[in-house]
Amino acid sequence: MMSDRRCIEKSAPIRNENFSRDIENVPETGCLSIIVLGASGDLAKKKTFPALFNLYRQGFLQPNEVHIFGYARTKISDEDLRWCICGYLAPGRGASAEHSEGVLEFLQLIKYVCGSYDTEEGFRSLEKIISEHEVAKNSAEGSSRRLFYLALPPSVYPSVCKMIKDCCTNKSDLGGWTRIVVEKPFGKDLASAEELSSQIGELFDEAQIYRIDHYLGKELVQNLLVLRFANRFFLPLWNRDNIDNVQIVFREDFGTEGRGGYFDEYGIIRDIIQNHLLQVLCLVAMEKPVSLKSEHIRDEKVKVLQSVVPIKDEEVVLGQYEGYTDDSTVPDNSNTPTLATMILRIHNERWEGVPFILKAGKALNSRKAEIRVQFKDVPGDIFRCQKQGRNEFVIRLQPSEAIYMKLMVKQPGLEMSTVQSELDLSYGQRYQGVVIPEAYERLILDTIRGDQQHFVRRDELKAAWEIFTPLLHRIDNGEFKPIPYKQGSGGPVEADELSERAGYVQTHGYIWIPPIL
Ligand SMILES: NC(=O)C1=CN([C@@H]2O[C@H](COP(=O)(O)OP(=O)(O)OC[C@H]3O[C@@H](n4cnc5c(N)ncnc54)[C@H](OP(=O)(O)O)[C@@H]3O)[C@@H](O)[C@H]2O)C=CC1
Ligand SMILES: O=C1O[C@H](COP(=O)(O)O)[C@@H](O)[C@H](O)[C@H]1O
Repeated sequence: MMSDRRCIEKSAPIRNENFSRDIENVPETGCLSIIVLGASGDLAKKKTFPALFNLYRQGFLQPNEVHIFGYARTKISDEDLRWCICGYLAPGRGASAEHSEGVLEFLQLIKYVCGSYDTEEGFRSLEKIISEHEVAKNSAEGSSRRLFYLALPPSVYPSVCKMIKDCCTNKSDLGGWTRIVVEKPFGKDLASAEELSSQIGELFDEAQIYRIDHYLGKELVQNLLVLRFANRFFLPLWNRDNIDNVQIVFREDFGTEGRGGYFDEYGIIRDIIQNHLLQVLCLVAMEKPVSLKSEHIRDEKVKVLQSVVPIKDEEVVLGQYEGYTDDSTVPDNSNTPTLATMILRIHNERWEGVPFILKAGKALNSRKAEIRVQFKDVPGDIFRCQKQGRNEFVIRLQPSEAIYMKLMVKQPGLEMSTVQSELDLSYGQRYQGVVIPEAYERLILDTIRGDQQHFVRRDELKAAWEIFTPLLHRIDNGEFKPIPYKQGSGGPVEADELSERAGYVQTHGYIWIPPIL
């Protein structure tokens, strides 16, 4: 009988050096300052600081190298900030007896600087305190690393970047660097995104700018290239000859919850589809890159985006959940969609005629994000089993990460009848005890390592906005009205009808239930 030890050795992952990064001469050690701008805000406390804590806990941030600075206008002390963050430092994730000790040590690494986003005074104070930290760590001038994380509304990016450039940029001649992480939404349409890109581009090189899209840090999104290009059996099937349609779905079972003011300015297309779902689409549809170098991957993503044809009005359904405008920060007559289903079509040799159905909605009856690749019917079906459902390859991004394949099998027993079943790779079952890192954790580590593979390049962003801008302008001008739907429902039936018109065939009488341990 095979021992457990042998099983583990047999399935030990093979690390491909090329896979992890393609940067040269970047020091992995040395003084590191991480500056979270907008430290008083929602994202900073819920995502950025917890991700930093998890990196610290796992040894990716060394206490003898790193210092963390919070910066914002709110007048609070170091202790206030630490107190505010403390409750979000996830005790559940692989926590141990040392957890609370680790929390205290981590919090001691954080200092707060109060200042505005458009005057030099605050940034000069920030520079002073960062330099003091670097001197205390005996960091040679030109070798220190400074990471500025802009957890701020995009409206202040240009002034903040200017202040960083003028007051806080370090010398980099001994391998040091200054990097800027910017959050979405990066612009509101093509023109505003390009303006923002130009403003920041005048101050920093593209290699210093990390446009974060946290979906690119999700485990199963990162798995897409491996699945597609490291498995022989997908290679010949992944095209218009075999695939009927692809759905990329985001559903949330809660509404805008305290973020109504922000959301109403953007809507579901700018909040979810233009970035998260489109990035996923790129990874599903792109050609094999020359190598795993960031630029090679991003070159292929840009090609897909540039091959998307203009979206047709009749291939879009918008919805707004009832009660959305009850939020005092949302205007009563808001036209902002909280749900959208639309068909994207890619005009190239691989995908001509295959609809990519993008669906995103808030306040629905479930929370999930998944990619559903539906195959065409088997030609000359001798079992007459077509109506039981088509082959589908499903990648569930969340919750309960899983990859499963819906396929026909013989119903066990004496009769020769068919039934739909699945090949199921549920992560909770297959990788028991493995903690899947949070997307932000992984992406922040990439920024420290200088790996831009999972960040959005400027031309990629431009191509993404080119796809949606005409539609967004029509919605903004009130030319497109969202259909009301009930909170907790499946969304407007018109959205399902659109998917069906596009060719999606719903499987009846079968539902995949994630296995429980
Ligand atoms: N929250 C989330 O879950 C997510 C957020 N994002 C993006 O991350 C960024 C930050 O988000 P979030 O933390 O929610 O935003 P907040 O609204 O919480 O803003 C962050 C901080 O920025 C400062 N601020 C807020 N509004 C303004 C303004 N008009 N002018 C200048 N400063 C302002 C405030 O700090 P102070 O007043 O103390 O200076 C605030 O604490 C945004 O770009 C957002 O779109 C992306 C994905 C998810
Ligand atoms: O960027 C955003 O993402 C969240 C959903 O993120 P997830 O990782 O929980 O799927 C969404 O709620 C928010 O509106 C949006 O800004």
